[in-house]
Amino acid sequence: MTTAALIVAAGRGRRAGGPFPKQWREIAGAPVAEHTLRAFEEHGLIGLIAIVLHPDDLTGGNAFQARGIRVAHGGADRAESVRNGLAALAGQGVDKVLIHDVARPCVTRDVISGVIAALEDEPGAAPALAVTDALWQGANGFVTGTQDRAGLYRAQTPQGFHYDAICAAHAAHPGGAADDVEVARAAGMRVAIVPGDEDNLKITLPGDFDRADRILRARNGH
Ligand SMILES: Nc1ccn([C@@H]2O[C@H](COP(=O)(O)OP(=O)(O)OP(=O)(O)O)[C@@H](O)[C@H]2O)c(=O)n1
Ligand SMILES: C[C@](O)(CO)[C@H](O)COP(=O)(O)O
Repeated sequence: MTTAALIVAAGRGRRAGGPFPKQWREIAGAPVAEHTLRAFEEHGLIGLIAIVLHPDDLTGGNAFQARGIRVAHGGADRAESVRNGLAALAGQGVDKVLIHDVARPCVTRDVISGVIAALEDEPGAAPALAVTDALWQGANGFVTGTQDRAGLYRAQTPQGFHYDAICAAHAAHPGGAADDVEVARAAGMRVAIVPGDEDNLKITLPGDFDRADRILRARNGH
C-alpha cells in the first residue's frame, strides 16, 4: 500500500499580491511550488504525489507529469480542488494521503514523518502549534475583551488521513470547510494533533515571502 501526498496549488494567492500566483514566485533559488514538492519527493515514505493546478496553469503540468507527479484540475474552492486531487489518486493502491498547501514550502521532514507515524494508529492526523500568546478581542483599534487560549491550536498542513475515509468524508460534506480536518471531523473521524513547526508557515501576505526565503536559505546553508 502507498502513502501519497496531495499538493493543492490551484489558488490565486490574492492576499499575497504580485503579478502571478504566489506558488510560482521564486524564493531561495526556486519557485515556492518546487520547494514544496521537493519536501515530499525527498521523503522516503511518500510513494506517490499529485498536484492540483488552476486551469490557467495546466500547461505547466507536463513538466510535473514527466517526473511522475499526477496532475489534477483545480476547483472553485480549496475543497473542490482537494476532491479533484483525491480522485486523481484513485486506483493507485493509496491507503494514506497527506493533503498539503503548496503555499507551505518550508514544511519539515519531521512534520511529515509525524503525520505518517500517527496514521498507523489513527484515521486522521494533522500538525498544529498550541497558542501561547494571550488572545484579545478588538474593535476600532481598542481591546474589547480577552479570550481564553487554553486548548487552542494553530492548524497547519499536511493533514493526513486514511484515503478511503477522507474520500467518503469529502463526498458527504456540504461545503464551506476551512480545511480537511473540518471535513474529516464532520464525518465523525478522529484526528490526532501532532507537532507542527514554527517554520511551516503558509505564505499568505506579501511579507511572508521574505520569511520563507530566509528559512529555506538558512536550511540550505546559504
Ligand atoms: N480553489 C482553490 C483555492 C485554494 N487552493 C489551494 O489551497 C491552499 C490554501 O491556501 P491559501 O493561502 O488560501 O491560498 P490561495 O487561495 O491561493 O490564497 P488567497 O486566498 O489569498 O487567494 C493553497 O495551497 C491554494 O493553492 C486550491 O488548490 N484551490
Ligand atoms: C488549510 C489551512 O492551511 C490550515 O491552516 C488553511 O485553512 C488555509 O486557508 P486560509 O484561507 O488561509 O485559512
